Amino acid sequence: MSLLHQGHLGGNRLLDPWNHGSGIMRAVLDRLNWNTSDLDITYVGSLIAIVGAAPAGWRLLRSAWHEVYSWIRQFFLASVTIPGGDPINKNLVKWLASYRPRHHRTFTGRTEVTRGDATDRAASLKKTRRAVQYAPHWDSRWFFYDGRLFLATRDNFSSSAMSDPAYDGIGGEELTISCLGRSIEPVQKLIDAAREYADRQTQYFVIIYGRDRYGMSWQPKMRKPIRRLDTVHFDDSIKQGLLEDIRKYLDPRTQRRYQSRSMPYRRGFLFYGPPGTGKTSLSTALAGEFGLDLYEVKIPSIASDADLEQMFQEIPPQCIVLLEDIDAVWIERSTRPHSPDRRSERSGGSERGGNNASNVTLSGVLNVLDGVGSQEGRIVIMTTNKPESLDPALIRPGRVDMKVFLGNISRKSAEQMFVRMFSPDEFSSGDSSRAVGQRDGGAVNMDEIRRLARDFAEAIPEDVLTPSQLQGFFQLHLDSAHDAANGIVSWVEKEVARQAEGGFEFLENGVAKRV
Ligand SMILES: Nc1ncnc2c1ncn2[C@@H]1O[C@H](COP(=O)(O)OP(=O)(O)OP(=O)(O)O)[C@@H](O)[C@H]1O
Repeated sequence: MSLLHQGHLGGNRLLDPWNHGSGIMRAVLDRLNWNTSDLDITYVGSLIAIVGAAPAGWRLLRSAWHEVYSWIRQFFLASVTIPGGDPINKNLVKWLASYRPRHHRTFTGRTEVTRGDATDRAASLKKTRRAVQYAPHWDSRWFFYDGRLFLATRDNFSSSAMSDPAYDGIGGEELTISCLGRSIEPVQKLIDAAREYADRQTQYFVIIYGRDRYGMSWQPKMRKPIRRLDTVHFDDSIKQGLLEDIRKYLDPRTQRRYQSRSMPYRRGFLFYGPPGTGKTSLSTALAGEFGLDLYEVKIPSIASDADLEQMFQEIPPQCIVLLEDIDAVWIERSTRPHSPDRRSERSGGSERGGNNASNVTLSGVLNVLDGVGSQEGRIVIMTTNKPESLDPALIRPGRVDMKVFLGNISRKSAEQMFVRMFSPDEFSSGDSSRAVGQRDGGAVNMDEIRRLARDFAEAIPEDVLTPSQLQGFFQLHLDSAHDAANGIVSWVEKEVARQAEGGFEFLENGVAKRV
């Protein structure tokens, strides 16, 4: 009978509710040692119904929470929203990442654009391959700061951030910081803390701002380690005078004096001299020395006076503005747009050649230097290789308060440069009285370095070679101070002869040719 019964069951497996897709459940329950024959089918049905309804319930709960949250936000939270592209956005995201770091399980991954990761072996093997950068990903975060509860939420990723070539993967989404209470003061304090944190992070760097690729806005273009002023070699007394002048200008008492006497509070400098003598390097070193950001304006690449004016209006007051190649401005005093044939007639412009031609006029530059758009408190540095072609109006006192000539290298500067090149790296460990040269048998005493530097300087003709030429020579001999001192005489002979011949040297089938 029992066999019959079993056979009966076997023949009606389709009628058995356990067979309707429930084999797996049965197996699971069997494993859990549940007696499946004790289970009530209605109980299982309710269980399935509950599980099926769970997502809908979850959605309901979520929308209820959103409703409640928007009420809380409206009545109990004070908040500040920061757009994705704003620099404070990045400051806050970095600060949040460093403030009580937590274990994250979700990250965004993107190809590193800022610096290579030395730990990525594959990337270091193939030099052009960039490492992947992983940043914690979050949409909302509760945290305590200064005894208060805050909520940070991120939303609406700004597509412009992604298309920005300088975007480093941090920030970019609209960020809202909220705090319990009716005042935004705690949020403002938190934002200040994030900015201070960002300032501390960048204190060893000069931030160089440039126009974005569409010329629409200023963007941090580069973060350069601060270059010490003693690494830019030129006349020491001029250097000291320049430093003193800027120090005095930035003193708050000077600002008050200027204002009380109704004088425009700004300072202008002209750095002039042959290419490769340190005009740009000096400007960045000064920005580092005085903790100022540097805004780079390349005159030849600006389309019109209106663009120049717009750029100046967006530059903050306390900074250095570097107007490079100022000789490229159109000397004719006109603000009208130029037609192509008129441009070719421009005085001085033809002499400068078409490549360096700019649509920016002299009056356009004068307007931004001291017109309505000029900001109080700026330092404007103009650089040129051709001071003789500058209009006197551009460099009159008030627009240019100090002219600094950066010329070819003197013997004294060459000696200083030699000592700097072979002195021990101050960040490397070891005996600082000994300079390391890999091919000098390990280390060279500083007294020896100074002696070699004096011999080296003897071989340098006074004011003939540029500092950048000499830097090129050092790059070939960084491994050995002795090699550098021994090789300088023949190198100088070749350089001077090459300079006398002029033109441009190139290699064809391994043979040097000149055009
Ligand atoms: N006076 C100097 N002291 C130390 N290094 C210098 C000096 N002048 C130039 N150099 C080196 O030469 C290179 C070019 O310098 P830089 O761009 O500052 O020259 P520049 O005068 O601005 O040239 P250009 O007129 O072509 O723009 C840099 O790497 C810099 O380190």
